[in-house]
Amino acid sequence: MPHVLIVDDDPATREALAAIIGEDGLTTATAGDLREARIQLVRQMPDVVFTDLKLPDGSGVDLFEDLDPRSGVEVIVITGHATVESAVSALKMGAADYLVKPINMQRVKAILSRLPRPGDLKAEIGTLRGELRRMGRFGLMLGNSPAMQEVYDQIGRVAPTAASVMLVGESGTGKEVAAQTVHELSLRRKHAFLAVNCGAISPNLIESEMFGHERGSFTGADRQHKGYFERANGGTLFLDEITEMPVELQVKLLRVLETGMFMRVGTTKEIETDVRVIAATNRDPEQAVLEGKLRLDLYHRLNVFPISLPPLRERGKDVELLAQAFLEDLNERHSTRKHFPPAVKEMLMSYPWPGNVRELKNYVQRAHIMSGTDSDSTATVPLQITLSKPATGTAVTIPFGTSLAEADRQLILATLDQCGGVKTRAAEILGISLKTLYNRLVEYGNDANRADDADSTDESRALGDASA
Ligand SMILES: Nc1ncnc2c1ncn2[C@@H]1O[C@H](COP(=O)(O)OP(=O)(O)OP(=O)(O)O)[C@@H](O)[C@H]1O
Repeated sequence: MPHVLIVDDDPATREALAAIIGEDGLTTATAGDLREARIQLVRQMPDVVFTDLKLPDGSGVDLFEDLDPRSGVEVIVITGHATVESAVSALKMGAADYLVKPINMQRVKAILSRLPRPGDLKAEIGTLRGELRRMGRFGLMLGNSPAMQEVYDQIGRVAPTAASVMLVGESGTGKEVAAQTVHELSLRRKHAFLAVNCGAISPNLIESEMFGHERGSFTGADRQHKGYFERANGGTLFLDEITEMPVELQVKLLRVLETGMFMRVGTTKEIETDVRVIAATNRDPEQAVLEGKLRLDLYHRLNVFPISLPPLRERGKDVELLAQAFLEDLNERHSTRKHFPPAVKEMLMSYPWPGNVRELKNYVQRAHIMSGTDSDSTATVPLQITLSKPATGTAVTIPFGTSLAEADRQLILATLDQCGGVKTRAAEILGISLKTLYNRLVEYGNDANRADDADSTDESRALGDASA
């Protein structure tokens, strides 16, 4: 039976917490200060500690010193509104979550329902480490170079906690797979993992996409819409390209992260949500703060646990391992038995991979397709791909009734065609950044692949630069 220790100098808070935790069938002990708490720790080591940060004889975080980090005891800190900053630093020190006073009992219930059964996730992370040694993969992520081992180590540490994560890395380095891995190794994995590309949503729609809207709240809002924060309740929200989110909206995002409350567009009714946010960017976030693209307070709140994804060119032999895995996957799907000729292997290792893992994956796919059906070896497709796409027509006709998103899509793809697939030129004509164009193409799925076929090394490099 899990045992919970409640430490708070306010008897009413202690009683209320003990009552709600008791309802869940857990045993409780209470303490009014650090001294009493330490006595309770000796009497019975709890599975969870709820502790106020401000205690008469010190800070709740002082209790970390009395807990063995390997024991798996979860600490939830309780704080007043004004001291959210200290709750964030408690998260950095290893607290699993925090509650803001007045305590919302629904949130206590949500925390209790997510508590690990003894050793569950830790055992699983241990198994993944074993798999990494044998097969060079960590869950969804392939590669066992020292640079990636460091990433897995950080993921393994942060995944079971409630901390926000900030993923930084060039385009195509695997930020989304890393976010998914964090989700899969967290207690939220039975709930949704939703990925949102902030750079791919039009600035006019992003607020309603995030928080939802009520019917009639703006022209075109013909029915109620649930936003990402509502749909991801209990789960994880991956906010890619966070620096592309309009700054006004970043204020609202910060508020949700601090209070767990938000409002749909067109209402004043607060809705509660319990979502873990993982943000990502391919820019230098501190530079983005200096440029005014990312609010400093939001950056601090998101950057509780930063993880940096190394570019593929710093992963040594992982290039070969990844290429091989992508080829095996294609072989399995198409019932082929292709392998890389030595010339391709050599080329793969000497190329700088500006587009990182995504570019490598696309390359393997091209080499597989180009080799035809008869050969057992992949084609030696050169890595410098030249562009030559004939232009088609000079106008786009968009009928009434077309949604804004679909009109965007048609215009973007037509412009790209018109530019013979040259993304830098298309982005210039459309008046958007190369990165945004690229994000849209990824969102459009097959069309993106078609466009990628026409990609040039220079463009990929420009993209790398844009992301730097
Ligand atoms: N370590 C990895 N193992 C296997 N596949 C990977 C790995 N890293 C990336 N990929 C694959 O590479 C592609 C790009 O990865 P992903 O979308 O996660 O990158 P990203 O950094 O989020 O890109 P962007 O910055 O453009 O959003 C995906 O198809 C993903 O499955």
